[in-house]
Amino acid sequence: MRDSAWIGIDFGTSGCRICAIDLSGNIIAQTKQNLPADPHPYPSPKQQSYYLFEALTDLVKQIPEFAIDSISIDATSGSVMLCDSQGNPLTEMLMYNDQPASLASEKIAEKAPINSAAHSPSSGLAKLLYFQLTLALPEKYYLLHQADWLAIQLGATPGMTDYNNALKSGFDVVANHWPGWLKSITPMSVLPTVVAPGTVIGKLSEAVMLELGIKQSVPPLIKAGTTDSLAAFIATGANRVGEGVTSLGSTLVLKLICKTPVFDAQTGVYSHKLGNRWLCGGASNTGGAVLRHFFTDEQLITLSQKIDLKQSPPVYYPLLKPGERFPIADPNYPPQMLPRSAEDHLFLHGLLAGIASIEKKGYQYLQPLSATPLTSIRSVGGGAKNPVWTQLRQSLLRVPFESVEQTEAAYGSALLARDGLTLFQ
Ligand SMILES: Nc1ncnc2c1ncn2[C@@H]1O[C@H](COP(=O)(O)OP(=O)(O)O)[C@@H](O)[C@H]1O
Ligand SMILES: O=C(CO)[C@H](O)[C@H](O)COP(=O)(O)O
Repeated sequence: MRDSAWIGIDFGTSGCRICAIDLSGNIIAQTKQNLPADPHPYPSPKQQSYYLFEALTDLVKQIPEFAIDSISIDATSGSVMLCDSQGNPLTEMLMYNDQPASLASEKIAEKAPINSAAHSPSSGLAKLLYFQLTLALPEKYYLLHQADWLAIQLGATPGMTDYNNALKSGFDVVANHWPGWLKSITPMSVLPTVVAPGTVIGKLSEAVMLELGIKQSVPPLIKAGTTDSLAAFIATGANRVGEGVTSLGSTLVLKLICKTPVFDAQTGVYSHKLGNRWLCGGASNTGGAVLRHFFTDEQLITLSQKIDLKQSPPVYYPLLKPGERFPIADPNYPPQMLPRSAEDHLFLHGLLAGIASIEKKGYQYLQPLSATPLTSIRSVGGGAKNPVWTQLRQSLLRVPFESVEQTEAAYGSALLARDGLTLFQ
């Protein structure tokens, strides 16, 4: 009999990464498909499906001696689209940092409880209302989060999502239902059924198995996934109240394990649930995407080495366009990256210090709000590999930094495929 493998798929801003693990949690295969870099538009739903299949086919080829037990997908949070009753796309995917329409946010402001995670003009709910306000839609249509769309491509039952992806679409994760106030702004029939991450939501279809070259009699199960930053959180192994995880991916995302959920629309703070743990946090629009706009990954390494941490860096608020979500929630918040230093490494120093200051401010807001002192930080995402930045952040944040063995969201999703939320019970 073949050994079992569990597959985690991370569909992020910059690429689709996949990893397969064995029963002991060892990585037995991994692959990556880069997405076209900014300023290209983010791939359409159909193109995303193409990249997913390319990467998955490559991964499957690497593990012919294993039987795939289950697959779980994480994707960017707050990125949504609509599909028809057959699962065909009716819209493009609006991404997490799109702020489509003030009219939609005004409707939410009128009806939603003051601290709902759906208040942001970039929330999934704001995008749903925007589609409804601007498009002629058929009688039956459905809201999909990015992870839902990708799971359906593999054979998952349409009309299901996980409670992490549902949060920014208005799902009440504390009461565990779609709240009644939503009825006054959207037909409830367009909203998916919500399950816990790790719940079985389907199995790979025969056609998909054929296309991917998977040869086994029992089809792999598809398990509900989560958001990209939560998958990275799961990968780190953080599990105790007070432990924080900073995601330095395309965006800066903070999570702090706390005792009770907190929501604060003013500062863009919301809480996710994982089993019986609560994680308060927020997602900024700053992050690695700003660095990548100015520098290649190779330049980031060489320029970082030239930074003198004893020097005072220029003071910046790095954003690619106006609009911030956390720790200031302001759709018009301006970027501040001027004057640009004459030398690139000085400019980079200012950008790295600017992002680190936003991280510091973020944790400063999260701790009193959740009544939880931050005891340690684990860092994940592309920026976590930069030792100069780590040193800069350590001297600013002044809490112990825990080293992390696994920093990839795809690994967290593979754990979700294997264990569900048992780690958090
Ligand atoms: N040496 C580095 N220093 C700082 N940031 C880096 C470095 N290398 C890559 N990055 C940043 O990491 C980001 C990609 O991280 P990743 O976790 O793959 O993002 P995502 O999952 O959001 O696509 C890029 O935006 C890039 O700017
Ligand atoms: O910037 C983002 C890219 O996906 C998301 O908003 C980020 O993942 C944070 O969202 P969540 O806390 O719901 O995971």
